[in-house]
Amino acid sequence: MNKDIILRLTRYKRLLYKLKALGFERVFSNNLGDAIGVTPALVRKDFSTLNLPGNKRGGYNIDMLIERLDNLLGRDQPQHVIVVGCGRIGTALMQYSGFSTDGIEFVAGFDIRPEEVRPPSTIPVYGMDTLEDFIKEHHIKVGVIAVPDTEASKVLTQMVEAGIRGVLNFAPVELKCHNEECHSNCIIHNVNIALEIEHLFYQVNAKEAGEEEDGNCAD
Ligand SMILES: NC(=O)c1ccc[n+]([C@@H]2O[C@H](COP(=O)([O-])OP(=O)(O)OC[C@H]3O[C@@H](n4cnc5c(N)ncnc54)[C@H](O)[C@@H]3O)[C@@H](O)[C@H]2O)c1
Repeated sequence: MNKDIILRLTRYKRLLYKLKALGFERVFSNNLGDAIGVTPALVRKDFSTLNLPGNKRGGYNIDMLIERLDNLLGRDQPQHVIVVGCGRIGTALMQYSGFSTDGIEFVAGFDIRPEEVRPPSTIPVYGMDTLEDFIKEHHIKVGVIAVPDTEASKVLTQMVEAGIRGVLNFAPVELKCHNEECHSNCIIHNVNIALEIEHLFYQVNAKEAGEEEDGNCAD
C-alpha cells in the first residue's frame, strides 16, 4: 500500500470512530469523501481495493469497516513509540495526549542528559546507554529523532542497530538508511516544517498571481 492510501485509511478510521460514538451504524462514500476532502469514487475504490464490503446504495456498515481497518492498520495493539532527544520538540510530542485516540503511545524518551529533562509525568526519560536494551525488550519498532542536526545520523545508527524499523526525523538533515552493513531496510520519514511552510507560501503566491491574471483578463 502506498503512503497516500494509508493516510486516507487512517483518516477514514478516525472519522468512523467519531460517527460510531455519535450513534451512526452506516455511512456512505459521499459522507466519508466530503469529510476528508476526496471524491466518493475514490473512497469506494480504496475500500474495494482492500476488499472492504459495502456498496453505493446501502453504504457501509461502520462496525465492520472499523474492524477491518483496525486489523489492517494495526489498531488492535497500541502502537508504541520512543523519542530520542527530549528537548522542546521531543517533550512536546510526549506531552500531547491526543495521540492515544489514534492508538499511538509514547512509552519512553531517551536523551544524553536525561537528568536535565522535565519529563511528562507518566513517561520516563532514560539515558542513551539503556536505549538498545529498551528497544529489544519492548519490541519497539518506531522511533522519533528530535536531536540537533549534528547528532541525528549517529542517533539513527544507534536506533536502527537496536532494532528500530521506522523513524520520524525532525532534525533538519535528510536522513537515509545508507549504512551498507545495515540490512534492516528501515523506513525514514523526514519532517521539515520550514519546507512545508515555504511550499505553502509558494502555492498561495502562485494562486494569487493566477487570480490577478484572471482579473486582468476579465477587465
Ligand atoms: N522538522 C522541523 O520542522 C523542525 C522544527 C523545529 C526544530 N527542528 C529540529 O528538531 C530538533 C530538536 O529541536 P528542539 O528545539 O527540541 O531542540 P532542543 O535543543 O530543545 O533538544 C534537543 C535534545 O536532544 C538531546 N540530545 C543531543 N544530542 C543527543 C544524542 N546524541 N542523543 C540523545 N539525545 C541528544 C539534548 O540533550 C536535548 O535534550 C533539532 O534538530 C531542530 O533543528 C525541526
